[in-house]
Amino acid sequence: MIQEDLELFEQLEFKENPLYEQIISDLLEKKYSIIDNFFEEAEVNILRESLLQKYEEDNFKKAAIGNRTNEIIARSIRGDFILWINEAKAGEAEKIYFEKINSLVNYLNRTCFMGILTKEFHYALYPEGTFYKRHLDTFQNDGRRKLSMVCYLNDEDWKPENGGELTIYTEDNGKEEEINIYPFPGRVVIFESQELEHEVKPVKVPRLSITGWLKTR
Ligand SMILES: O=C(O)CCC(=O)C(=O)O
Ligand SMILES: [Fe+2]
Repeated sequence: MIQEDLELFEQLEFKENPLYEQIISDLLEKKYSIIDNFFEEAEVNILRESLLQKYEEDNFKKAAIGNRTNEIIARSIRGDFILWINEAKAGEAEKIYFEKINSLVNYLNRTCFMGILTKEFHYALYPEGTFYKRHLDTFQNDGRRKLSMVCYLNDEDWKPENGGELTIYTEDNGKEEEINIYPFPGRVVIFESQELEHEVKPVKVPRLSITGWLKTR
């Protein structure tokens, strides 16, 4: 199909998506959205296996916090291990992930003129006893980060006692409020990267996720 036909086809094709509409209205209203079962159990299982296999193959690195910080300081801020995911080299598991993400990104760009041009994602594993202190995702010095997205890959019996809540700090009439979000499997949290400070509370058992950013140019 030539480009013009393709565009016309896409316009005709457009269908309102209630889930994506909910995400958009959440973001407008409170700057974050929590979506349970964004990924189905079977999808989460495939992604978890892929993460664990790569972790066991020793492909993960200690996450850093910018360039010149030393190891000890970094460890007192965040203790997770990460592996960046290259979409162009995505395996079967990661293809499942990107298919859903791209569908959402296309919808956001089409309906909200968000202008998301690039994305970056990494697997993350927080070993027992680790955390990520309160921060803004732009402290990575990346002003192009527009939306942060976290997808949890823990297994079905993740319990609140395991800790590892994502705490988002919001403001309600000038008063700070804490939103505590448990990393249940298949759950996705999306929030405004430039606006909301957040932290990961200490975990008592390894905590698995994919974290990423949707970026403007
Ligand atoms: O894993 C989470 O819930 C959040 C992770 C996070 O804040 C980050 O990687 O910047
Ligand atoms: Fe963060």
